[in-house]
Amino acid sequence: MPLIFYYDLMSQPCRALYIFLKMTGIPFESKEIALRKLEHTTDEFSRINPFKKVPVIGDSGFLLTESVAIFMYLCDKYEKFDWYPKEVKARARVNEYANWQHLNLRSNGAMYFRTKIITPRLTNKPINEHELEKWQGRLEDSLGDLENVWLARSSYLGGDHLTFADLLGICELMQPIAAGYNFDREKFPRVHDWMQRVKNATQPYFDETHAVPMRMRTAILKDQKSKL
Ligand SMILES: N[C@@H](CCC(=O)N[C@@H](CS)C(=O)NCC(=O)O)C(=O)O
Repeated sequence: MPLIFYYDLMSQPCRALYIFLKMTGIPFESKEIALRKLEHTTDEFSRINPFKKVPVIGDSGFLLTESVAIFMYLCDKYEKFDWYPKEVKARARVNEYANWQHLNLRSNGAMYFRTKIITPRLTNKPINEHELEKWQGRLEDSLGDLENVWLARSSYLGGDHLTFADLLGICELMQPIAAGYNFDREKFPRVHDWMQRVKNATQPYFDETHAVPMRMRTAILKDQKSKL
């Protein structure tokens, strides 16, 4: 029975897992759960994830939520130790980044996206520019940490080679970029170079996975230009 993967490609951790599944060739059955259509709020999906969130995997009836736990499970089960090293200290570096990012790059990038895209649509009110500025500042604090801590220490987020920490990181960073955030390569040169390395190493899946978010970015930038 193939692995079942419940996802929406507008979700950052879902994109990270999707790229990983494609890169590793682990066979899976796709179950798209459209967040915009509130498919995650149905009774049927609540039985799959009581928290009503994606991603989720189902492995012969074993349901697992939480992207980091899913990565760990799949890497162990399918012995993908290049993505999640077996050696304890190397593994601890990947765990360290995965734990750090929730309340830093993820929450700040996601709040930038929410303030700019989701809240105005839900409330039919204009973007709260003061809030947006606040989340942009916090996002840039997290980018500063990537630049001056994580990527100053090693060339990838979880060590000296690509691991699932990099997939989590780059997919989170693409969320504010999808919302029109202009990443400044002069200010964050290590982050820029790391992004290029991760993108190049994960093609064609990186671009395939980010097609919808990048179309969103193009539409937002066009709209911003027309209002100038
Ligand atoms: N900590 C969870 C977060 C999952 C999560 O927040 N998923 C979002 C999409 S990125 C979701 O399903 N949101 C729907 C909702 O909260 O209504 C993980 O890493 O898997």
